[in-house]
Amino acid sequence: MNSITLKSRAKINLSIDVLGKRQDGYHLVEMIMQTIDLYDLIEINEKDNDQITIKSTSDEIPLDCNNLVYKAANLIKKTFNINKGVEIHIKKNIPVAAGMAGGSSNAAAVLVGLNKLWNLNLSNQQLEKIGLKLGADVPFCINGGAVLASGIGEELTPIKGLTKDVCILVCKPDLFVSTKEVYECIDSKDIDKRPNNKFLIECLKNEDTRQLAENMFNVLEGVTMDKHPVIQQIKDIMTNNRALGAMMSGSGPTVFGLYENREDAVKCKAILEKQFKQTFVVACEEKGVEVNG
Ligand SMILES: C[C@](O)(CO)[C@H](O)COP(=O)(O)OP(=O)(O)OC[C@H]1O[C@@H](n2ccc(N)nc2=O)[C@H](O)[C@@H]1O
Ligand SMILES: Nc1ncnc2c1ncn2[C@@H]1O[C@H](COP(=O)(O)OP(=O)(O)OP(=O)(O)O)[C@@H](O)[C@H]1O
Repeated sequence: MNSITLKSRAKINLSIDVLGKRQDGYHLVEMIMQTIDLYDLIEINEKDNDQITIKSTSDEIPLDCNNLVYKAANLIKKTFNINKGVEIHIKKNIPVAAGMAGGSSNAAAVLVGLNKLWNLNLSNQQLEKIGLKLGADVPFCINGGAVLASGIGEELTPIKGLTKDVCILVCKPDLFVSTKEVYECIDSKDIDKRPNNKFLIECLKNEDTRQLAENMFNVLEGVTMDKHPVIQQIKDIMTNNRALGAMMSGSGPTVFGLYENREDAVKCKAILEKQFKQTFVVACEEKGVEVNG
């Protein structure tokens, strides 16, 4: 039987700016995204019937047609008239509803996986176009790496990312945040501070992690933090424990800190872990989705 296993990697946002709103409610953004080495494993097994079925190690995600991997497989089947079925197994490591594009990267992995499994010969550009129908973060997740994303997140310009030696401490508090609600709230908020993406891209180019960390900014952070002060507490713990800077990723609630020194990151992880189970020390990565093995 035909099968394929892929790594489906998470992302962090090193900046998010919101510039406007489209008629359909989606917001125009300008943000720096970076793939990190925290991944789910997506195993796709072809079946002899026409069904899509999902299994997962996580009890936090739907296993029916609401799962983004179901939507991704169904979209490929419908678009290319394929009468085959698949069973998809999701080994979850990425915190769910975290602001780290866990679901989006799983969907991206299914698009890449089925493209190979069913010999569709679609280019990455074609996969990104299909991916956009599933969510704004999906096109980025296909290639990953480091990009400046504009439009609603689908216009991707590759940039130099973080260096491999930067340690990224990721901490997800145990609370639920709705991306839709966060974007809705930003409409009624005066944005009085914005990231300087040009400057941040220069910092990345010059490998000046200190300047980058001190100038990272996410306009969505204030919205989520107003409702969940624990985000500020985690940021404080990181910066009081030698992080060069700390910020919320995406619409939250995950907070990450950048460290020059791995020992410092590991020490801070030990402090945070007492309160927040989902805490990881990771590095950046160049590939979003990758065939495993
Ligand atoms: C916050 C980020 O994670 C930053 O990378 C993304 O912008 C969110 O991307 P995503 O979760 O893939 O977003 P989608 O699943 O497409 O949309 C979820 C909801 O977020 C809102 N949304 C999302 C992206 C965007 N540019 N503007 C929006 O207003 C929409 O109301 C939408 O109903
Ligand atoms: N394969 C999947 N993995 C994770 N969540 C999924 C998946 N399919 C559907 N979902 C649902 O999508 C919602 C958002 O989860 P996800 O982990 O993608 O959020 P996120 O990290 O905030 O994404 P983003 O950063 O793109 O906004 C959850 O409520 C979850 O139940």
